[in-house]
This record gives sequence, structure tokens and C-alpha cells, in this order.
Amino acid sequence: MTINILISDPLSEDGIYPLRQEKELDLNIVSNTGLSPAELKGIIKDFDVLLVRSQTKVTREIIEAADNLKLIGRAGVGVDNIDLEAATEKGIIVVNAPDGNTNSAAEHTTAMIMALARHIPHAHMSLQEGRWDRKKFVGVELKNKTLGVVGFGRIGQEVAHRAKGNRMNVIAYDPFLTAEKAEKAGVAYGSVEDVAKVADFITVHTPLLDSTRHMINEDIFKIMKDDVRIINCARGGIIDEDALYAAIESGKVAGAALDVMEEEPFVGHKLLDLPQVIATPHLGASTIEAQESVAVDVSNDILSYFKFGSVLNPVNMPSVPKDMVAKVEPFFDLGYKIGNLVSHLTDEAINEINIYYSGDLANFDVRPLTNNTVKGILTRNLGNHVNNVNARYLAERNDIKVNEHKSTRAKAFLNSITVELVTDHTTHKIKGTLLAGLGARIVQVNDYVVDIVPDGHILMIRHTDKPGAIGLVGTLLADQNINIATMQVGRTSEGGDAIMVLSVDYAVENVDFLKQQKNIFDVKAINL
Ligand SMILES: NC(=O)c1ccc[n+]([C@@H]2O[C@H](COP(=O)([O-])OP(=O)(O)OC[C@H]3O[C@@H](n4cnc5c(N)ncnc54)[C@H](O)[C@@H]3O)[C@@H](O)[C@H]2O)c1
Ligand SMILES: O=C(O)CC[C@@H](O)C(=O)O
Repeated sequence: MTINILISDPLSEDGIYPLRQEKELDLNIVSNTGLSPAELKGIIKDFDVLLVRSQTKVTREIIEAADNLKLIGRAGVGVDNIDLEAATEKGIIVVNAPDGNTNSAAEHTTAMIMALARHIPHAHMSLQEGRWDRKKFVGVELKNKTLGVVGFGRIGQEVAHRAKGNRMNVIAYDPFLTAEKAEKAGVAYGSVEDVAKVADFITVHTPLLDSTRHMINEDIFKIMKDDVRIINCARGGIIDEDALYAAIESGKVAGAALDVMEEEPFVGHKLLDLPQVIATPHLGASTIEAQESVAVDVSNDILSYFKFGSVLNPVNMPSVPKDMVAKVEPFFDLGYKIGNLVSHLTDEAINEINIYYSGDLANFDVRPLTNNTVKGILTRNLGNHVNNVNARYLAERNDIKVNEHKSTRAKAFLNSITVELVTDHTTHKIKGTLLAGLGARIVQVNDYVVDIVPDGHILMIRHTDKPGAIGLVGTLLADQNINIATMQVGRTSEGGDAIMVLSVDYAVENVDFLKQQKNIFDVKAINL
């Protein structure tokens, strides 16, 4: 099968080398940059993979038209140009390259802090314009000044590290910053207000989220020190641009260095008219090294996805280390099949899915396995558009709670997975295991102990344990020319409820001839 990859933003050619030299997969790589949204929407259905930087806006409209898209790769950190909810709903995995441009973005921020402190861009322009103006461009030192870092993640920490090299004091705010982590990094910490009150320079390094939009606003500017300098090399929108403009005009803010703004490109923005502002056109990650590194990272994740079904940097799936995924991968098929089988035991709406992992399995991160098991359950009613990316999301959207339970005690088996479905009136469960050398087995269906190979075409017949019941089913199937390959019978007590599980050679389309029998109260035909 050919995998069609569309690259819609300029990417480092060296960075996509892993894709270009791939031999095992048949890749068709199309580079088409500068497409309008309408043009992208028109062609996206032909692609399995979309590879972008920050220019392409991957909106819900584009995603809805992307009928074959399996993966969106973002060569960079911020995924605010991708509608993640729409991608998840459609089962499209989004991967990014979170580490590849950290150093470049931190270096750019440091350069902006220095350029701002010493008026380097304006001094250079003035020279170019033929002036030798030394009085106008008197700057400030960084030494002994306080840098406020809002967002102490990868880039924020690197910027703090460099600021300390410039003998600055650093105070940081991040909801995940603990006293221990701050002490280790050699920085003070406090709330965003604490940072605002004491910092001479404030740099923001958060993602743009609902909670961070305009977090640096009029109220925060008011409590800042006079002559504070503001830097944004993260995302436009974290700082309220109107409030920044007013704070500069009022003389509260001495200067601002901006790599990003709410609307990009931001040529002609009113902030650029202020002499206190210096700006770059979103260049934080624009180095040869960073561009190569992020493109290599997403290229490798594309290959890993199509070869092994796992990725290193998922944005809309649990991020589970590769060695951990490898430990639970042998159980994927079993989980899916148990899920699919148990879904046929009830026609009622499911309220809750309980998945019990026992034995060795309990020691591992089983989230990818849970996704696959939930996929097996939901596929019965939701069909093929359920996949590992959207299974949990679709369960949630249908008000189904998914609970994982783990126990290292496995009783008779080294490992087992039990899937239980809870509806308003019933609870159904199926247990399965992987037997060394023998493969997958279903070992329990509700209270019946069984031994079934979960494969092919299966008939699950619930009946009353009466003499002749088994013979009758055999005869009825023979009348329909349906050959039985294997048969298992389980019962709770003599003469009580019983179950027959048969594997047959062909899919049975209509089971009414079995359902009409007096002692048979349920029949399900399942194709695994
Ligand atoms: N200008 C560029 O070219 C460029 C390059 C790379 C990254 N970026 C941007 O820089 C930003 C940071 O990237 P990163 O790799 O450091 O990300 P990161 O995920 O490592 O760090 C972000 C940090 O922000 C923190 N945070 C979240 N909400 C917060 C809040 N309300 N207040 C304070 N902190 C909050 C998080 O806890 C996290 O520690 C992102 O927006 C990214 O898109 C820009
Ligand atoms: O693609 C770029 O150059 C910008 C990347 C940067 O904004 C990021 O979030 O990684």
C-alpha cells in the first residue's frame, strides 16, 4: 500500500531524509507549500499523512474533509494551529517534536533580552541611516536584574539557565513548579503576581491555552515594576496586545521584544510603530539545527507509526515509552477480541467498562492496551471509524466510563484480561489469557468456564441445559450446511443456564433458525 504524505509548510530537506531513504514502506512524498485553506481542503482526502510547521492551519473543516488521513505531524512544539479535538474525533493521531527546537527558542529569547536591553536593532538601523547617535541608545545591564519566567517548561528552564549565566536573578511561575524543582534550578518561585511585582524583565514560555490567553493583561501590567521589559517568544495571545500597547504608551513598560503575535504574519501591527518595541517574524525555531532536528523527529514518528503502530511523541494519545508498549503489544489482539466478544453479550446501552489486568500485565502501563480493548467493544456499534486514538474519546462522548483495574495476583494464569460491561440491568464479562506456545484463549464467559480460541466465525448460544440440546444445534447447523470446527459447552449447574460456543467455517448471516428453538434464549454470530 502506498502511503501518501503531504508536506504543506517548508521543512528541512535534511530533516525529512529518514522518509526519503525509506525502503520498507512505499512512501509518496508530495511537497506543496503555500496552499490556501480551500486548496488544502480540496486535496487532503488523497493523503494519509499531513506534515506541517506553524503556518498551515489544520482546522476542523480541513480535518473533516481528510477521509484518509491517519497522522498529522507537527515539526515543532506548539499544536495550536491544529484542531486537536477534531483530529481525535476522527481518529487521527497528532505527533509533534517537543524537544528539537528548545535550544534554538531559548537562544533566540536570550538574544531578544539582550537586544532589548541594549537597543541593538534600533542602533543598527540608525547607523544604516547615516547617524552616529551614542546618547540615544544607552541601555541597561542584565547583571543583578531579576528575570521573571512565566511557564517553566523546557524553554523556560533553558532561558533561566542562560540568564543565570548573565548573573541575573530568576523568579519563575508554573503550575507544576515545586519548591524542590525551583531549588534544584536555582530560581525563586511564586505566583504570576509575585513574578510581576519583582521582575525587571518578564519572559513568557507557556503554550497558548484558554487558561493562558491574555494572562499578561492590564491588571498584571498595573502591578509590575516601572520600566519593566517584556519578552514573548512563545505564542501570540499570552500577552494582551492592547494592554501592552497602553502600558508602553503610559511609560510603565520600557520595552518589549516580540517574536510572536496573535495574528501572524504581523506586518503593519500597531506595536511595531512604537520605538520601544523590537520584533522578529516568528524566528524562535528558525535555525538549521532546530529545523533539521524537528523534521527528523516527526519523520521517525511517521515511520514508527506505519511500521510498528506506535509513536514517540503523540499529542492526542497517552505517551507511553516504546519499551513499555512492546511489553503489552502481544496482548493487543487478545484485548480487542475480548472487547468485541463481550460487546455481543448485551444489546443494552453500556454505562461502564471495567478492564481487569491480572498477573504480569499489572506491572505495565496498559493504557494503549485499554484503548485497543475499548476499540474492540465500540466497534460492534460504531463500526470501523473507531481506532486507538479516538476509542476512549468516543466512549466518553457516549457517557461510558472506562476503568482500569490491576492486580498482580493472577490465580490460574500468568496473566489475564477480564472485560466487564455494566448496563442498567446486567453485567457481562469475558476473561482471556495468552498461553505460552498456544496463543490466545477465552477462559471464562460470564460464570461459565470455557476454553475457546478467539478466532474466525463464532456462534455463542445461551440455552437451558437439557439432554439433546447439543445434538439439536448440531443438526440444525448441518441442515443449513454449516460445518462446526470446534465446540465448547459450559454450564452453571445441571439443568440450569448453559452456553455453547462454536467456531464454524463460514460467517452465519441469519441465526433466527436457532433462536426459534424452545430451549435456546440467545444466539450471537460474531466474526473476529
Ligand atoms: N517562537 C518560536 O518559534 C517557538 C519555538 C518553540 C516553542 N515555542 C513555544 O514556546 C512555548 C513553550 O514551549 P516549551 O517547549 O517550553 O513547552 P513546555 O510544554 O515544555 O512548557 C510549557 C510550560 O508552560 C506551563 N504552563 C501551562 N499553563 C501555564 C500557566 N497558566 N501559567 C504558567 N505556566 C503554565 C506548563 O506547565 C509547562 O511547564 C510554547 O508555546 C511553544 O509553542 C515557540
Ligand atoms: O515552525 C516554526 O518555525 C515555529 C515553531 C514554534 O513556534 C513551535 O511551537 O515549535
